[in-house]
Amino acid sequence: MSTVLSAQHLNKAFYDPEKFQVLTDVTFDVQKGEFLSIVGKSGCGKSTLLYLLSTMDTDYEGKIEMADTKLTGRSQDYLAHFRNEHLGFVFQFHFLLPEFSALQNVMLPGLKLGKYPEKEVEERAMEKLRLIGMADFARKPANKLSGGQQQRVAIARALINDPTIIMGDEPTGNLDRANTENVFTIFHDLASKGQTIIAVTHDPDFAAGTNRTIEMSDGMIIGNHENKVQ
Ligand SMILES: Nc1ncnc2c1ncn2[C@@H]1O[C@H](COP(=O)(O)OP(=O)(O)OP(=O)(O)O)[C@@H](O)[C@H]1O
Repeated sequence: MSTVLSAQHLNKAFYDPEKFQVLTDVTFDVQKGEFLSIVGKSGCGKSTLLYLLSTMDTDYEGKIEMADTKLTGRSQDYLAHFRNEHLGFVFQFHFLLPEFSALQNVMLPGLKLGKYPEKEVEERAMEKLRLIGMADFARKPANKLSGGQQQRVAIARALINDPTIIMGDEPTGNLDRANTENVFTIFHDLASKGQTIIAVTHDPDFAAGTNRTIEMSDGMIIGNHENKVQ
């Protein structure tokens, strides 16, 4: 096993205007190929933590390392490039460009990274759509797809640059049970092939199916346990 993410003593406060401590001494590692869930009551700091790990918020104390790279204290340009290369995001709402086809949406972060020529990005995008069972819908505009199909396209988009880690904030929060199970199965299969996934979720069934669950309360980790049933 190799560690792909290390969060060390993360502390984060908001000033609103009084100081409000939202994360306190959060420390944990994530191994390659782990499917990790983060759970806890509303307002306990899950999204704030994920936002720090996503490198979008640099205003915190502590240290974050991912993919053998120290990320704390880096410039915004450095972090933007790191995100494109190493991280894929799946949110509760998919944020696809509605008029663009599924294929075009999946291609966008690949074109932005600029590592491969357009033709190759297209081939890679088709491969990702095939992987999540959406190849037949590649040419359809995103706004003509169902909610569940759109979320699968969002997962293919997150995969386009072969990210070190996929981060999901309530990735099934807007889906019915059948589509939730479908997205869960895609994540589970990806993790079994070595993809690392971190997902914040309110869904206890979803969390119970992941490899490991971190439980938070009042900005602190109060539980960190392996899940037996896979
Ligand atoms: N920009 C901000 N300014 C001030 N307080 C904030 C800000 N963002 C979040 N908070 C506060 O920080 C706390 C943690 O919020 P966060 O969104 O991380 O919780 P969460 O566990 O993800 O909640 P939920 O499950 O409802 O999404 C909350 O009390 C919230 O009100």
